[in-house]
Amino acid sequence: MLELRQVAKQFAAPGGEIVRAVDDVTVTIERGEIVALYGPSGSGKTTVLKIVAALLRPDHGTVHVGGRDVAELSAREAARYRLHEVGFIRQLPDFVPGASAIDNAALKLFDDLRARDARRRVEPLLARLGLAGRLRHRAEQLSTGERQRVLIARALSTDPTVLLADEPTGSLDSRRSRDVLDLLRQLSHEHDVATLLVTHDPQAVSYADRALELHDGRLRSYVIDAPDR
Ligand SMILES: Nc1ncnc2c1ncn2[C@@H]1O[C@H](COP(=O)(O)OP(=O)(O)OP(=O)(O)O)[C@@H](O)[C@H]1O
Repeated sequence: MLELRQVAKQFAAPGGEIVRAVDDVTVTIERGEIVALYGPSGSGKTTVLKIVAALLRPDHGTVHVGGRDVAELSAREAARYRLHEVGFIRQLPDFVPGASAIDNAALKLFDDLRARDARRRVEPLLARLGLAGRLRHRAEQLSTGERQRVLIARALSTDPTVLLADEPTGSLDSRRSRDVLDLLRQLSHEHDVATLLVTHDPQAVSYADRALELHDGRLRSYVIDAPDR
């Protein structure tokens, strides 16, 4: 379970002005649940993800994952937490160029497992994502949608508690977006992971169990019934 309580983060803008990027955000996401976080550019969505990933420390509030407050972790503990308990699907530059699809998917496992075992672990996930025939392909030999699916496999490879997805369909056309969102939804439920899906895209919102709208760092509304896909 992921629980944010009264989380706040502000930044000093270059002109000296204070930006309240995240302001008093409280939300609970159960395991197996997908929550979409949507809102205009600059509303604080990415800042929330970075706080959950312990890449940023909030100025105020708590972020409980599996019973401990990740806002209190040391830098070393935060790195372990990100490796083992967080799956973070970011934009496509996260792909290691020149490395195969299977090695890109297994990247987080190479620290703890032998390469062969790491690859064996992610192979079924890649197959589940429709990539069984693409394991040895390098980035430049894969389509954009295929690369995005490899990043989903990497994010789930450690069986994380929390899955964070930052605009996972940002560079895909609408048919490929639907394919990726469908798989993300199925796998989030199968892996029993608490998923936070950040998006501008109304189609992506419709794949969530619940949607939250962020405006100027504040949660504005809860949309309980996501619109039809
Ligand atoms: N390191 C920083 N220093 C100063 N201001 C920042 C910093 N990071 C974010 N901000 C500001 O905080 C606000 C929220 O930024 P954030 O990236 O969380 O928005 P977002 O909703 O993810 O936007 P987008 O949809 O465009 O990615 C913005 O006004 C941004 O300019």
